[in-house]
Amino acid sequence: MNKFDAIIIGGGPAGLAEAYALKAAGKDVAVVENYQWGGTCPNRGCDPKKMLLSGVQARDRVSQLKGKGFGEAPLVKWSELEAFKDTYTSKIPDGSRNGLISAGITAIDGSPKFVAEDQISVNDEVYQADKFVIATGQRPSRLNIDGKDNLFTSTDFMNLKSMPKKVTFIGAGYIAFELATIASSTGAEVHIVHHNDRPLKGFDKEYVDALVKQLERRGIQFHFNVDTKSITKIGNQYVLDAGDFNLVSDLVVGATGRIPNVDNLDLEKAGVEYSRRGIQTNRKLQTTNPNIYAIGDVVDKEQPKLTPVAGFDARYVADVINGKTDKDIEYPAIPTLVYGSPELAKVGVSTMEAEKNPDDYSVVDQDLTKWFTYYRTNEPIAKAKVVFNKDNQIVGATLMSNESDEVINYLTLAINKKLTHDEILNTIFAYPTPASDLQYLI
Ligand SMILES: Cc1cc2nc3c(=O)[nH]c(=O)nc-3n(C[C@H](O)[C@H](O)[C@H](O)COP(=O)(O)OP(=O)(O)OC[C@H]3O[C@@H](n4cnc5c(N)ncnc54)[C@H](O)[C@@H]3O)c2cc1C
Ligand SMILES: NC(=O)c1ccc[n+]([C@@H]2O[C@H](COP(=O)([O-])OP(=O)(O)OC[C@H]3O[C@@H](n4cnc5c(N)ncnc54)[C@H](O)[C@@H]3O)[C@@H](O)[C@H]2O)c1
Repeated sequence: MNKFDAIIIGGGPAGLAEAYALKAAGKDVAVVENYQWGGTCPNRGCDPKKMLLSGVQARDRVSQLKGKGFGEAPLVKWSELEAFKDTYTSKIPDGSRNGLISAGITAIDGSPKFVAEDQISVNDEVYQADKFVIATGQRPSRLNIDGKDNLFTSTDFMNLKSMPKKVTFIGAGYIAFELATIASSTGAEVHIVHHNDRPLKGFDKEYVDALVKQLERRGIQFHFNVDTKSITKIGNQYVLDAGDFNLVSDLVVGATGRIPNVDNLDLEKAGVEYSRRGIQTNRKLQTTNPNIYAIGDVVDKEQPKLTPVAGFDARYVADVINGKTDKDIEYPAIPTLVYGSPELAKVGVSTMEAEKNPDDYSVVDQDLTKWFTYYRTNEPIAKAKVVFNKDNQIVGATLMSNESDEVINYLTLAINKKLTHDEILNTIFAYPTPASDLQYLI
C-alpha cells in the first residue's frame, strides 16, 4: 500500500497551497486531482475572467476620453481576446502538476473514493495517510428547470470561439455582472434575467442600483422578477420562458450560484458529514473525522468563497497539522469585488449593518468623480462609502469606480492593521495615485 503523511484531495488554489505548506514542513505529501490541475481560479475562474476584462478596461479608457484625444472606441474582437486568454490558461494544468513534482510532492490523476477512515482508492490503487485534506471546491449549479441541459456555464462562456449576437445570463450575482460586461464590450446584445429585484444581494443597494443604471447605459438589459421556467432550443436559438415573459437569444448562461463537490468521494465511509452547502467543519477546519480537514470553497462556511480565502485556510490547516497552532481559525476582514467597469467592492462592516446600528457606526458617503484620480480619466462613476466606529476608526467600506480593486486593498490593510487617520497622513505616498487619496477617505 502507498503511504503518506498527508493526502490532499483537489489540486486547486486551496489544495496546492496546502501541499506546498506541508511539504515545506518536511511531510510526505500526495495530491489527487480528477480534472484540471490548478483548479477553478486559474483555469476557468478569476484569471481567465480578468484577462477577458482587460479588453473591457482598455476599451473603456479610450471611450471615456472620446472627444478628449480619441474618437469612437473600437469594439473588443472577441476571438482574438479569447485566444490571448488561452495562451495563459492552456499552460496552467501541466505547469501546476509539474510544480508539485519538482517540489517532491506526489501528483495522482484520478477520482478518489474513501474505502476506510484513513484510506482512499484511486484507479484501483489504495493510498493510506495519517491526515487527509479535502479541497475539492465547487462547480456551477444548474437550475432544475425544463431544458436545463441547454444552459451554458461560465466555463463554456469563457471558452466560446465566437461571441453570439445575443446573450442572456440567468442570475444577477458576481458571474452574471462580470461576464455580461465582457460580452457587452464585444457589441453583443446582452440580457440579465433575475428572479427577484435585488441583484448582487450583500452589496449596498444604492450602489448596486447605480451600477445597474451604468450597465444599462452600456446597453445591458435587466429583467427583474422573472422566474425562468424553461429553456427550449429552436433551431440555433434558445427560448427562455417564464410564463408571462419570454426571451429568444443565441446563448443562455446559467449563473445562479455554485455547489460544493462533495459527491462521489464516499465521504460516509470516512465519517465526514456534509450538506448541500458543503463539508461541515469545526473552527479548526476539522471535519467530523478529526484526521480529515476541509479547506477552500468546499467548506460550509459564512466567509466568501474566494481564492485568497482558500489560501488562508490552507496555511492555517498546515499550521494545525504541523503543531504550530491550536487556536481556532480567525479570518481578517475579507474584501470582495465585482469586477467590470466600474468595479464594485466592499470590505468589513457593511453599510447595511452600519445604517442599522447608528449608535455604533457612522457612514461617510462621497462622490469621487471630481477627484483628480477619476477626473483625469473622465470616469463616469466613482463613489465611496466608508464606515467608521465610535473611535473614528475605519471598519468598513464600499467603493465603486475603475480603481476599486486597488483602493479596497489599501482600505483592507487599514482596517486589519487599525491604521488611524494620522498614520495615513504621516505616510508619504507617491502622488497623484489612488493611494495618495487615502488621506481624504480615512
Ligand atoms: C467564473 C469565476 C470567477 C471567479 N473570480 C474570482 C475572483 O475574481 N477572485 C476570487 O478570489 N475568486 C474568484 N472565483 C472563485 C475562485 O475560483 C475559488 O474561490 C477558488 O478557485 C477556490 O479554490 P479551491 O481550491 O477551494 O477550489 P477549486 O479551485 O474549485 O479547486 C478544486 C479542485 O478539486 C478538483 N476536484 C473536484 N472534485 C474532485 C474529486 N472528487 N477528486 C479529485 N479532485 C477533485 C477540481 O477539479 C479542482 O481542480 C471565481 C470563480 C468563478 C467560477
Ligand atoms: N469577483 C469575484 O470574486 C467572483 C467572481 C465570480 C465568482 N465568484 C465566486 O463564485 C461564486 C458563484 O458566483 P455566481 O455569480 O454564480 O453566484 P452568486 O451567488 O454570486 O449569484 C447567484 C445569483 O443567482 C440568483 N439566482 C438564484 N436562483 C435563481 C433563479 N432561479 N433565477 C434567477 N436568478 C437566480 C441569486 O439570487 C444570485 O443573485 C460567488 O459567490 C463567488 O464565491 C467570485
